[in-house]
Amino acid sequence: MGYLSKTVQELAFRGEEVPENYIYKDGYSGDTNAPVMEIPVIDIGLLGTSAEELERLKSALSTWGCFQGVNHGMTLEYLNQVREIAKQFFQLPLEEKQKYVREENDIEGYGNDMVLSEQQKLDWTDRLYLSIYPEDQRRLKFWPENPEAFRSIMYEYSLKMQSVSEVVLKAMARSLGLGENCFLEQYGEGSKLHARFNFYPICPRPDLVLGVKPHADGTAITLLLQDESVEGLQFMKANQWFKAPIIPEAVLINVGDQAEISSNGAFKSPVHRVVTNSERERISLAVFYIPDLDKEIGPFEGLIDESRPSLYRTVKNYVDIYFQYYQQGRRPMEAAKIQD
Ligand SMILES: O=C(O)CCC(=O)C(=O)O
Ligand SMILES: [Fe+2]
Repeated sequence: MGYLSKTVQELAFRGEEVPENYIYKDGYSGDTNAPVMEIPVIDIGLLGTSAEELERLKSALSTWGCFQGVNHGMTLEYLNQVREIAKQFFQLPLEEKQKYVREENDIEGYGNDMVLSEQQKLDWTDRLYLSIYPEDQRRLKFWPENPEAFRSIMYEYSLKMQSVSEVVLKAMARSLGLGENCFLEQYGEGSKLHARFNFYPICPRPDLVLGVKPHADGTAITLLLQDESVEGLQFMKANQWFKAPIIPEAVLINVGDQAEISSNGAFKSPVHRVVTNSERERISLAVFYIPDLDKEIGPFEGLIDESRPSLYRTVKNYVDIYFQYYQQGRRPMEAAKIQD
């Protein structure tokens, strides 16, 4: 059998006390009453033609580091099907889900939070992690065959996510006054999409336990399908936490560390976290756009001059750097930032 310590779903189901390694002893200054963020809603279909929409995109990504994308070519009905297969998968009996279990030292598959160090606090979440694009990167042994529609819906979703990513990365480039392909070219044809289904069971101690600890994504960008009715995601701005509102037909898109680096800090990779809930479970689906590991990622030349020097070193295989720093409880971005 693969590597699996007890899933959070089992812990929650048995109603046992929350194990020590999930608990933030001094509380986490958890604030489920955080104010709601005024996160911009961007019409993705307009980004190619409307200078105004492009300006709003730039403003969103340089302040919050994220936006709610609508008019992305997927209907609400379709997005709800994606939510439904995720829900159905996590509802399966444990023995069935274990067919797709993550193995030690592998990131793909089904399992709970990966333990990287002894002092680490664990996230109150179970996950299914899959490489979804390009096609030849898929390891189908981790792809559920139950529910029956899972694979076909995720094949389609991965193509949609790839095309939305390209549209958004092109618009991001144009909003900075650069050629539209500069992000895509820097990230390379070997760029990949990984999907992470996050399942957050009901938690008896939302005051002491987090669904996902504060982090910024190591991606170029992340495309998140939120639960259609249960909140939980929060973003930090000016040292304060804000709740992300739910728009069921939107995909929430945020900047990751690598796009912050390429943009020489024009776009912000926001710190975010997920709080737990004592009444309702929550499911989300994050799709990570990951640049080719062999490509050098650094600030675009067009964004560097005497008045605005390069703020970041060039990095390569950032995912590795990310885990090394994360393990030490450090913000991975420190590796790239040039201190003055
Ligand atoms: O569940 C969410 O809303 C966000 C999850 C997240 O931040 C991640 O998977 O990186
Ligand atoms: Fe994240």
